[in-house]
Amino acid sequence: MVHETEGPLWPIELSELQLSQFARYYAMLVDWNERINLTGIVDRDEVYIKHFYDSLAVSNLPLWQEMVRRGARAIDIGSGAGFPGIPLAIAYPNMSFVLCDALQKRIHFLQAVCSDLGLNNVACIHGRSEDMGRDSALRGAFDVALARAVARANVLMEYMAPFLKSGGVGICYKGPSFVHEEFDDAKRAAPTLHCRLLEPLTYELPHGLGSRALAPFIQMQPVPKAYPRRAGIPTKQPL
Ligand SMILES: C[S@@+](CC[C@H](N)C(=O)[O-])C[C@H]1O[C@@H](n2cnc3c(N)ncnc32)[C@H](O)[C@@H]1O
Repeated sequence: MVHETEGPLWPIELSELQLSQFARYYAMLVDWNERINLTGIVDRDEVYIKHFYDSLAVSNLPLWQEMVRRGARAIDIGSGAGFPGIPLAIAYPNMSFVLCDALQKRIHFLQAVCSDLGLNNVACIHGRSEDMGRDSALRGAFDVALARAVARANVLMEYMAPFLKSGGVGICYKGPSFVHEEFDDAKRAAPTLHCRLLEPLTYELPHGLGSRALAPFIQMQPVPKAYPRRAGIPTKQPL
């Protein structure tokens, strides 16, 4: 049976190969979820919309389309079960992705998914973003930094900004309360990290499954050496 979510609901056009990669990813997610905690959502249509569709929602941002044209290098911080990194790596095979997470078992899952789906444009790294953001091989090495459901925006920006090149783009995936509850905090953190916040984009998930927001920022120049602060400090003392 062809589910509606395989057809008209995708934010971008996908090939048969890409649709089969999403189907396999769903099967692995549900299977591994019985042994390790990956997601609270297992219903097929809900996973397709709340995880897959939502991960691909950046496709509507002109900034993202420019990154796709350039074959940009992206990092997904706190990727967990692979959102948004895996759906984007499936949809945009000309871009390359680093997925990072503080939990080793989630990195094992992500490596198994990449191997099974034949995603050779993805590397999965175990670690905390505050430590990785000080690694000279990763600092200032990315055109795009992404993060979904990891921390409040002012904390996230401290995680994300150190990975970006000057002119690079950070995109925080947020809930509908972002504009009222987090935007002012993000605005306060931005100058310290040399970021410029752009207008957030709010959007609706299909089938009335909720509203979401994307909060983009531009990295105007390299982040000062003092950031990111030691692991745990950004959450305890947010900028
Ligand atoms: C709520 S889950 C969200 C996962 C995924 N991004 C999503 O949208 O479903 C948050 C993930 O971020 C990871 N995480 C939290 N803080 C982190 C940090 N400082 N560095 C790396 N990973 C972190 C956690 O281990 C967890 O897997």
